[in-house]
Amino acid sequence: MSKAADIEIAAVSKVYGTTTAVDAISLKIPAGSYCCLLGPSGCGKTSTLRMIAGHESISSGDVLLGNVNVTDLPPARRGTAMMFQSYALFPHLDLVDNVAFSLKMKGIDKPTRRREAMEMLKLMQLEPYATRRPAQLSGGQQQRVALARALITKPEALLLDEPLSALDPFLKIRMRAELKKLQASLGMTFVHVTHSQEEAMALADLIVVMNDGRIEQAAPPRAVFEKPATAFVARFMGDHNVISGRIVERRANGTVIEVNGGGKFFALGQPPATQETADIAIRTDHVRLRASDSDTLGLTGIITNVEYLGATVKLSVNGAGVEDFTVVIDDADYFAKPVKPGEAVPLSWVEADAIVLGRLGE
Ligand SMILES: Nc1ncnc2c1ncn2[C@@H]1O[C@H](COP(=O)(O)OP(=O)(O)OP(=O)(O)O)[C@@H](O)[C@H]1O
Repeated sequence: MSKAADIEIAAVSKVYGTTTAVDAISLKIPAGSYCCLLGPSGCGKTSTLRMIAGHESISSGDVLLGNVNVTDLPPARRGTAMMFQSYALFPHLDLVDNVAFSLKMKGIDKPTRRREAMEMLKLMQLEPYATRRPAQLSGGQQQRVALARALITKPEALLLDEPLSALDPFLKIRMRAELKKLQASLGMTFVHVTHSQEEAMALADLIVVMNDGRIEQAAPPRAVFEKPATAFVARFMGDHNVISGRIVERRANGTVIEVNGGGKFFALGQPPATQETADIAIRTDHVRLRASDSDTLGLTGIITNVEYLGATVKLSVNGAGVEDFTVVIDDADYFAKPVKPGEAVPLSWVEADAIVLGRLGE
C-alpha cells in the first residue's frame, strides 16, 4: 500500500446554477485518519467528497492531497479512489475482472493485473468467490468487492459515499466494524459520507458536521458530543436539549436566558456582546428527576410521554415555556419510582451541564 496523505480543503465552494451547495469550507484531514462527513440530506457532503475525488469541478478554492494541489487534476491522477453507494460493479464480469478493471484501463498486462486482483480479493476474504459474478454474492460481499476495486489502485486516500446504506441493519453494523479494522490496518486516510450520527460516532477519528453547505463543527466524536459547537450540532447529534431565549443577564461565568413566556435558565459561557438571544444545551442523560437544590438548576414540568428503551427510559416533559424537554434515566431508577404522563415532575441538573452554544459566523 502506498503512503497515506493528509487532505487540505481551502475555502472550497461548489455552485450549481443558483444553488451554493458548498460554501467556502476549509478543513484539514490528517493523514491516516478516519474522517466522517456528517449531515442531513442536501447539506453538501457528497459534493464535498466528489470535489476531493475530482468527479465534480471546484467552483472556487483549492484541494491539496499530501501538499500537492490536485484542484485541476483528473480523478485518476489525484491519488484518491472512490467507493460508490451503489458499488457500481460490472454485472457481466467475474470478481477478478471487476477488481482488475482499473489496472486494465492503465494498460497493465493480464497476468500482473490478475495477480494483483487476487491479492486484493484475498485481503477482503473473497478468494473463494473469485470466479463468481456480483449477482451471486451477498450485499456484504459485494461491498467488499467494491472496496477491493477501489483499493487496487493503491490510493493515498479512500473516499466512501454512504458505503453502508444499501445493507440491512445487522450487516451494516458488521461491515462498519470491518471498515474500521481495514482502515486501521492499512493506515490509509478514509473520508466517509454519512447522514447517520451513530455511524459517524462509531467510525470516525474526525467528525465534520455540515449544514447548508457549511461546516458547523469539525472535531473528534467525543468533543462533538460533549461540547457541540452550535444548536444545529446539538440537535443533529441528539441526546441534548436545546433551549433558546432572550439574554436577560450576563454574569462572570455564564449567561441567563429567558424563554418566551416561560422560565429563566442559567448556562456556562458567554455569547458575543452583540447577541441578544442565545441557545443553551443540556444533555438528556444528565437531568435528574428531583427538585433542584442550591447547587443545581432545573424546571418543573408535566410528563407528556414515557418510552421504555431497555437499559434506559426516555421521558418527554413540557414546562417553563419549554416543549419536549427530554430526560433519559436508567431503567432501575425509573422503576424504583415510576412516573406517568400527566404527572408534574421536578427536574434538575448541575451547573456544569448547561452550556451556551455558539453560532456560525459569530
Ligand atoms: N448536479 C447538481 N445540479 C444542481 N444541484 C445539485 C447538483 N448536485 C447537488 N445539488 C444540490 O446541492 C446541494 C447539496 O447536495 P449534496 O448532494 O452535496 O448533498 P448531500 O449532503 O450529499 O445530500 P444527500 O445526503 O441527500 O446525498 C443540494 O441542495 C442539491 O440539491
